[in-house]
Amino acid sequence: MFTGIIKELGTVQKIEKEGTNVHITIAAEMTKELNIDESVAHNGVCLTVVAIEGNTYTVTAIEETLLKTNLGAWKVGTAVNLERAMVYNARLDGHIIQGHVDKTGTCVGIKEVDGSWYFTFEYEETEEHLLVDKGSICVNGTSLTVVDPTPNHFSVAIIPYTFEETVFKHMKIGDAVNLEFDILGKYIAKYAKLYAGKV
Ligand SMILES: Cc1cc2nc3c(=O)[nH]c(=O)nc-3n(C[C@H](O)[C@H](O)[C@H](O)CO)c2cc1C
Ligand SMILES: Nc1c(NC[C@H](O)[C@H](O)[C@H](O)CO)[nH]c(=O)[nH]c1=O
Repeated sequence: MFTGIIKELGTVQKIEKEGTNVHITIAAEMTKELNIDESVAHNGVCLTVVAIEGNTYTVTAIEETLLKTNLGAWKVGTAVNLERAMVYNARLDGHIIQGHVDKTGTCVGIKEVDGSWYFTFEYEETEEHLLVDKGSICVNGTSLTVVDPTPNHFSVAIIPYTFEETVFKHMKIGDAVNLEFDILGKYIAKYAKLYAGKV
């Protein structure tokens, strides 16, 4: 479980293919606190730490993860949003995030307004019921507030702190982003589908 409050930007150091798996080595300050077996969200993708060496650690992505996320676009030098798993008695500054990315969206607009930024994303219309105005959305692992959702677009307002501390500062139009929709919305949607007209 995560909260979407990014603690550090890691840097991809090495990418090695082995069959359909990809081993990714990340350089990050937080390495010194990590343990093998720990879950770390990488742009919102939960991956298990399998090796640690100096200031780098390695994770392995399986095929399903590569197909559902933007990991396939990472190169040596790519910056990645990092968050360690949440501690249960800490403040929940963001929202509940599982680290299971639902699908990718595409950045289709970036607008600077009075020192903050509005980023607009295109996403699949089939997920429209999971986005509500002022609700929560996880974009590349970052907990954000939904602005102006339409059937296949939504925006987020990025304050200067979030811009500097996350991969939003590197984002370009056309980039794929990892989206995790709010788990609360998923349960309500399923309940509504199963019990519509029955209760
Ligand atoms: C606790 C946890 C650990 C995970 N570890 C891995 C992993 O080591 N490698 C992987 O490819 N996917 C892993 N996943 C699944 C991965 O996050 C998921 O495939 C993508 O987010 C796409 O939905 C993990 C998921 C969770 C919740
Ligand atoms: N909800 C919004 C935030 N939240 C804070 C960020 O998640 C946080 O700054 C980041 O994870 C780095 O630690 N920030 C925004 O700019 N806009 C939001 O709607």
